[in-house]
Amino acid sequence: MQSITIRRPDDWHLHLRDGAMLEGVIADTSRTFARAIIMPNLVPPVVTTVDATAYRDRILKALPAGHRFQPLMTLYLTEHTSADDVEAGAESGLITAVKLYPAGATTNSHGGVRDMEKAMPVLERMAKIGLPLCVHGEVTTPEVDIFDREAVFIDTVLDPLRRRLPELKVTMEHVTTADGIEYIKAAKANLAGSITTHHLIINRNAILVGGIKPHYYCLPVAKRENHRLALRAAAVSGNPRFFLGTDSAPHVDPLKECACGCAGIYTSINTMSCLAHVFEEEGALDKLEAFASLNGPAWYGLSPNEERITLSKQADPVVFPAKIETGAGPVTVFDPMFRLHWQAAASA
Ligand SMILES: NC(=O)N[C@@H](CC(=O)O)C(=O)O
Ligand SMILES: [Zn+2]
Ligand SMILES: [Zn+2]
Repeated sequence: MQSITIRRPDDWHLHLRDGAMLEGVIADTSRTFARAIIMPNLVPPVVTTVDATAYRDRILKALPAGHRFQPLMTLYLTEHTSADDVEAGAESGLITAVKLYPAGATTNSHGGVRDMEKAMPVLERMAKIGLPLCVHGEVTTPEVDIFDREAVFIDTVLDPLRRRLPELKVTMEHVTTADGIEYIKAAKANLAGSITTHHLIINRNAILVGGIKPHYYCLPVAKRENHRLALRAAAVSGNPRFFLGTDSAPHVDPLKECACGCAGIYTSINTMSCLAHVFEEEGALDKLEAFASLNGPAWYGLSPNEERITLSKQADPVVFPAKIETGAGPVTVFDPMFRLHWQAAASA
């Protein structure tokens, strides 16, 4: 039987939500991952260090007995965020990053930033203290085609910001385009990118061919095949600037399967099986540890995990549930549309 052992992975972009949904999904992450950067787009969002402390406590309370998992908290950047509060959160070790959502770009982002000028004092402070900015990199200008929103964001928002504040450390999250990959590779310093599991597997056909498939709809929306191939090449390259951020984003099925369905794909439960499949397909199983367990901590200035997990290839398919049941309702699990044979387990 083929198997590989790697350091326990981390998830550098995760939505855990709150309440019954949090309770229903957290074990799917904490079973496998040691740490995750927790997205702050709750309703209302996690804006202050007081909010983040309370949210971290709720996450730790929801953790199943015996699971070891460290939530790495973020603050949701608004035009009214206090630089002093951000700095205090960073100093105390509570805050790992601040998250920029352009207003209206994605789920629960209406309180995000409209005018970057208003965010400059906080961004300047972050540059000074070395706190990373995590970015949902899409413009929201109605004239810009939804498939071009990431590329236009790079040219009109991200690049001007990085020229103005070259010391600011920026994580371009859930990169979905060849343009994003090239931009990250070309940067001299202070720029890295996370890549989701699903964007390595689906292109936009998954959403639109043969009927509309809401469970493949997420933001940034999956692009053409050439972009998926560019993401794959980056993920398996070993380049330390690219690492895993699943962007696992649970929504209950009724909110996905309706006339205006929510964006988000739930992959926490089968991510490592999917990734092992992808890396094997690319002949790059030896690069999986860099992508899932080494590059992320290095970027965020943390040590890699000491524990190990083993991924073993089973003769029979490894079956995941089509849906998980949570107290908030059922959540459909990402279907990669191929059989999975890799199983993840903690190493003795
Ligand atoms: N990725 C998504 O499609 N949805 C995320 C928000 C986000 O990460 O943009 C969510 O919170 O549901
Ligand atoms: Zn996002
Ligand atoms: Zn997300």
